[in-house]
Amino acid sequence: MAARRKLIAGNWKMNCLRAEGLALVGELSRRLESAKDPVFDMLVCPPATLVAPVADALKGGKLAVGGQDCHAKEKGAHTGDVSAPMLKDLGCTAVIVGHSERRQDHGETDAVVKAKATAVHVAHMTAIICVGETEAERDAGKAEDVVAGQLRGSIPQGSSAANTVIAYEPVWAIGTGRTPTNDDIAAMHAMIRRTLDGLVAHPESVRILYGGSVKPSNAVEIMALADVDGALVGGASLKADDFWAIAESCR
Ligand SMILES: O=C(CO)COP(=O)(O)O
Repeated sequence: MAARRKLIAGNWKMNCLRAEGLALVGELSRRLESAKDPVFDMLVCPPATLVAPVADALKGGKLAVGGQDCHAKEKGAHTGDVSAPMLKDLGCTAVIVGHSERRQDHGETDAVVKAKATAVHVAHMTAIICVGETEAERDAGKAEDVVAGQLRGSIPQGSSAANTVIAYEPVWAIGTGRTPTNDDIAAMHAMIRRTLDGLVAHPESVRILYGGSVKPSNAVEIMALADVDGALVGGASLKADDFWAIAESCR
């Protein structure tokens, strides 16, 4: 099996003013720079307002910066939106697309997510494409079908490990303190990898992250599961100690 380096990504969502965000990345980057041969890559995705100061503070270092969303178009009359080239211009190397909060709050369909992922690829960044079922869909036994459908609808042509990461985030596990069983996470990640066959080049080398209530107390067991190649962390990514502890759970 291809060796996949773990990725620990923090999605700050709509949190942090400048001082708080800069203090957080200052602490994380200090730890990352002094870590001896870390076995993980680390990425923070601040709100759009903080991408520039955070990217400036981290320039030339190991801690990477990403966006939480972008518009599918390169530029134009789209008040309030931010384009992929704009994020690239600030120093981003990745952009989260299709997060369930975007799908829910902004009605983003698979087609919209695919267009955004394409824009991220065109701007020479990595698209972190999010998928995940709702609680009702899981209860109805449709979780795998829903996620497979989202993958088929959201992954653009030309995707590979070089420009694409998949994040499996069950909607009902986000911010709730609840997580699927380890068996359920492993089964879903295996299904995702099978489904990637035909959608991406070399599916065995694409990283598949788990997201949804990842914390220091559950990270060791989740990160050890087959086909789990890292985490997309919300709440716990806002505390340097917790986010670092999650990263250190990678083996
Ligand atoms: O949505 C998430 C990351 O994108 C997960 O959020 P929590 O870690 O707060 O559950």
